Amino acid sequence: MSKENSKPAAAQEAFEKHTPMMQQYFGLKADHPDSLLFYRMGDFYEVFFDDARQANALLDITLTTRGQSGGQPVVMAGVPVHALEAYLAKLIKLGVPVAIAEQVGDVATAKGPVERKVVRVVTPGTVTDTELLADKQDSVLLALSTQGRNIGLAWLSMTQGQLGMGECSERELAGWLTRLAPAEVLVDRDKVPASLVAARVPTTYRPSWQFDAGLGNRKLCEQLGVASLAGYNAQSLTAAQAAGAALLSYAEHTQGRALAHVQSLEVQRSSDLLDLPPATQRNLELTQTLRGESSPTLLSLLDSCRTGMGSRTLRHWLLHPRRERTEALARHEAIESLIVNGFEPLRQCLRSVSDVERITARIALRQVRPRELTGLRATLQVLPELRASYASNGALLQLMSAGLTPPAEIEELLRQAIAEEPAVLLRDGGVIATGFDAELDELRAISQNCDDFLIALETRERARTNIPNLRVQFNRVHGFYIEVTQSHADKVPADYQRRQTLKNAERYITPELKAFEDKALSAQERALAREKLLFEQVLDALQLQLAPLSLLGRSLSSLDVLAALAERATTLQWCRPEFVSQPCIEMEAGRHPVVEMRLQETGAGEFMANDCRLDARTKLLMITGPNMGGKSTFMRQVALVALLAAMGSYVPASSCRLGPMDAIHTRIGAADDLANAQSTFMLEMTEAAAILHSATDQSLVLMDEIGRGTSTFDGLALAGAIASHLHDKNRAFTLFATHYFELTEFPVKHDRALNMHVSAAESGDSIVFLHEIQPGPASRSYGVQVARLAGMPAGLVRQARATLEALEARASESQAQIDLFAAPPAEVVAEEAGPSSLELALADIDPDALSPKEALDALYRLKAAACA
Ligand SMILES: Nc1ncnc2c1ncn2[C@@H]1O[C@H](COP(=O)(O)OP(=O)(O)OP(=O)(O)O)[C@@H](O)[C@H]1O
Repeated sequence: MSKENSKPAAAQEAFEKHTPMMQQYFGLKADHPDSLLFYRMGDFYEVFFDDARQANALLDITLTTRGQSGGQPVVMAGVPVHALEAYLAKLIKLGVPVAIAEQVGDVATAKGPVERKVVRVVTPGTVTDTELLADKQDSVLLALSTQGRNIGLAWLSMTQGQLGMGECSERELAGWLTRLAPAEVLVDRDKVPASLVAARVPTTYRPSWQFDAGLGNRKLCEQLGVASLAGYNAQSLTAAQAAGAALLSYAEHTQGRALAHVQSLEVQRSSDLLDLPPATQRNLELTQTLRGESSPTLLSLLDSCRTGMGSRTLRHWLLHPRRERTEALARHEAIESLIVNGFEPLRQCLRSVSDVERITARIALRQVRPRELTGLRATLQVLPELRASYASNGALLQLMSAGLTPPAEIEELLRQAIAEEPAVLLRDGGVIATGFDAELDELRAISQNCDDFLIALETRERARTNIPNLRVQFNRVHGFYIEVTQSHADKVPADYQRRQTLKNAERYITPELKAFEDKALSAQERALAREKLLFEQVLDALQLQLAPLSLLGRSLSSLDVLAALAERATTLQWCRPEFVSQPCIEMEAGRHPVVEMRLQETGAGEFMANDCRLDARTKLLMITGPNMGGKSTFMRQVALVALLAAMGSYVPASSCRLGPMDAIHTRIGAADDLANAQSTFMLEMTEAAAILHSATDQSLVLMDEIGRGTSTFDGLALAGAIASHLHDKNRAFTLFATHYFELTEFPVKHDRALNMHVSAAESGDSIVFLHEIQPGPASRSYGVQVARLAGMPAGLVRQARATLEALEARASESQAQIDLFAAPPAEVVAEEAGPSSLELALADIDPDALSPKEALDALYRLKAAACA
């Protein structure tokens, strides 16, 4: 049933009252109700009615009304075609999707409005235009499907042609959202997970029926060209398949075509990755500072990549480190051999490499621009030199060999077909190389010979008419003409026909010039049409090479990252970490790379390197010391070193040994999350609770000043209980920084805990921070001295010091002997009473030494003891 037929009669009648063009507009708009519809009219894209009002508000473009349609004035606004990209960029940033309707029919032959079609829909997650994409960041489209407690995820990086799938619980979703950082999320309006609302990502609602597992399975198999998803280990992920259905339908819908370049799928399981919850990513300032800036961060420090695709891959490696360490080990190996064999020639070659990943996607979507193809050609031409630059590097050769030798036909085709320096846009002509197509060359020769003909004609006519300043010229509106000034008007021959009168001159045409004009103009038009056709043929040929091109993009970006990491390791003097199987986090002379760099840049002094030694016998460091002493910096640097090693990089230390690790949890600082209506303390406790629920004996936990968001006693009591839980139950590797001196008693009762402190030296009334981590508890906290350093008024400092002394005196008088770390009373009683008779009897039994009869007797005895 057509759309018009499905309308109620009244609406149908109202519809028919519109002009034919408006009818066409409404037909297109009905298919894209949620997008701004840009409707092509000559040199403008026009938006109408409510879309126009919205565009007026968002883009600050002028509203006009023109004529009437359906009894209503037509409200409209327009943007010039050449400025489309700038407006799109603005709208995409605001999260507003745009449907672009082009004229696809022939203007000359159309009866009524020329046929128009929505050729693509540009949305934040599906944009592929190079100008609209951040160079160093992927634009990821994510679909979510909730099935019971399970959330299925399917995502697509349109420009990388890479599909991903995974499943998680509602609790884990926030972590996935931070890691994937989607530009747009598709979700069923009736099943919106709570953490999605909190994440505030542009969300697009899709109908429920699109989230269908069976449909998803079929579509995914079709897309990947396989009979089943078993090869990807994705056959049981039905929730993710349901998300996949919505994802692929939407992606195809926006591009207006199938996605030929999407040929690979990666299944991610939370359990495969080193868990980096959102708080960890934020607190460690991996890709954003706490203020939301992109520098200085760990990523900005690491990123010396030569290409945009290298930078994107680096970000991916940083945020997706694997627990299983084979891949990271291979990267360490490759970096080492790059350092030994030299990486500069390789990095030099990488300078001439274009964004092959994005160009490949744009070839597949047939949106590629001529100059992107010359970029690809230049890249292909530099490959032999690039391969030679690491020919002696065995480790790298093994890692890279296949991807960097794409079929020679691609380069050959681009060399033959595309001009040396083609025009920016195909419609301007001059894109196809001379010599590629005989017909095109002939058509071009006709229009290029124009100049000779015109000069000859001008000379001839001047001689014939005796008009010395007669000129033969061309303009777009009037075509070719002969211009004669008024002063010579009397000499104009009879065969000149007047074309146009100007103030001081007349313009004429002759039959000879008219015949030439027809030939030249039609040759130019035909040449342009021929170029378009040939360009399409080049694209057809390139469609067959999408797989090797994608592989080339991936290999080049990995190579770029490895070379960048080798450069960083050398420049910043990092070392290769060692992975071991026994539990430990050990580093000598570890540094916080970003703080170290800041100190260097500002000339604020040397960074003090510090060791860290955690193993099965020492799992918790209770770190005390003055404010500003360097506690947070130390804890963060341990986490950063562990993360860098896990992603495959060298690390800022002089040596480093790491056992297996499954997560890095952090509870650092506290910023009010007013937007989510959580107080500082509530947020602190929520984050701590999440850590206590999930940390294992292979996790690294950083706890910075937990408990400070509430009253001293509450805070101290909670901090003690949390430390005990981490030590006794989670048994996680824990760095616990605190200002509660009472907690320096903790190691006395906890055998896997040690006191450490950051050193400071007092000089008179002042304090000097040494930033050195030393064994043992701090002697005091120096809060008042730090306040003095911060420029507090002297009188205030004196008053605080006096109050402090009085408080300390009172505290030591009435020091109550409270055990901060005692287990809850019921257990205490049980523990104090010693083992029960039942436990003693059980302890006496050695099951391996008992006959079946003796075992039965023992069971009766135990039962009797239990009932006694
Ligand atoms: N190892 C170090 N070497 C040199 N400077 C350091 C070192 N560690 C920290 N600093 C400097 O000291 C500043 C404060 O460090 P940090 O925030 O780690 O202190 P803190 O002990 O956690 O303080 P607070 O208890 O107030 O949170 C850092 O910004 C840095 O400039």
